[in-house]
Amino acid sequence: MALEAAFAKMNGLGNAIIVADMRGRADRVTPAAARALNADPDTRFDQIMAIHDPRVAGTHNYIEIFNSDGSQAQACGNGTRCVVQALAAETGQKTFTFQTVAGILNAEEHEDGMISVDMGKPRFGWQEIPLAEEFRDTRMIELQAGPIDAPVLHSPSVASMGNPHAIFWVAGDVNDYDLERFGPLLENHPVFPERANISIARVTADDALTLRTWERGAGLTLACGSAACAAAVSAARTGRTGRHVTVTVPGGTLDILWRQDDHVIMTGPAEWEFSGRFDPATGAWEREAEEAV
Ligand SMILES: N[C@@H](CCC[C@H](N)C(=O)O)C(=O)O
Repeated sequence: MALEAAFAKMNGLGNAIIVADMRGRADRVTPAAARALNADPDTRFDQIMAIHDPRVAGTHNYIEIFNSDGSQAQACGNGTRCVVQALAAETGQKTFTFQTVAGILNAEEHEDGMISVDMGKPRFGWQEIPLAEEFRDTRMIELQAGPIDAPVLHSPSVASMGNPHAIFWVAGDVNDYDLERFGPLLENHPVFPERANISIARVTADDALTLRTWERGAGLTLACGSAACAAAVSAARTGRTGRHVTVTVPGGTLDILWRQDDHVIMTGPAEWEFSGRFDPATGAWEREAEEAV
């Protein structure tokens, strides 16, 4: 067993994250290793953030993101905050530039420990999300779940934050909806050729939303940072809120600002749980002995 790579089990508002240190290595975390780590209750996760050596000048690292089903994701807001906290603790550095498959991300750890990530610009074109067919107006598309004549969820806003999101607006409590039942059906709906993250959102004030998310490739989560960003820009775009909102998710709250230059800035916490070493090929792992204090 080659337990060569270090990892930290962390979370961002309860979104379970494994930060895997793949720096100085040519191999990658395999989908089989991701699924094996997720199958163990101690290392169960929503996303793995694999930190690699930089591939382009001007960036600190290349980050590869895996969902718990072994599939790859283009963006993960909560996971990016965890990466920042881990690297800031190691290096003392406060600002970072990362490359992901979705592009370049800038992030910063503040004095109070909160972390801001520039999640980039949202995309609203149907081919960019992507959708399987043309929808000229993605502020509200024709899609529903539940009985055909009395849909439970319908007419979502759709957006890409690098990854695909659908936001279903509801007037009542977001907890009253059976997201465990409707989430997988909508995630895999033919209108989403690359599947989608599915959220239920309620506007509670001009600057506040509550949100629950069924994540593509990971299922029900306590928090999804990119979904909070997608919901915030969709709320502003449809006139439901202003451009600066607090998004309350089951794990806590995120501050989301859609700046005038079109960039979306997400701010929130990250938390370390424990560290260990693992085999990126198989997912075999062991916990690192913690020093007595
Ligand atoms: N938890 C993440 C988003 C995870 C990615 C998603 N499941 C996908 O496949 O797009 C976040 O905090 O943004």
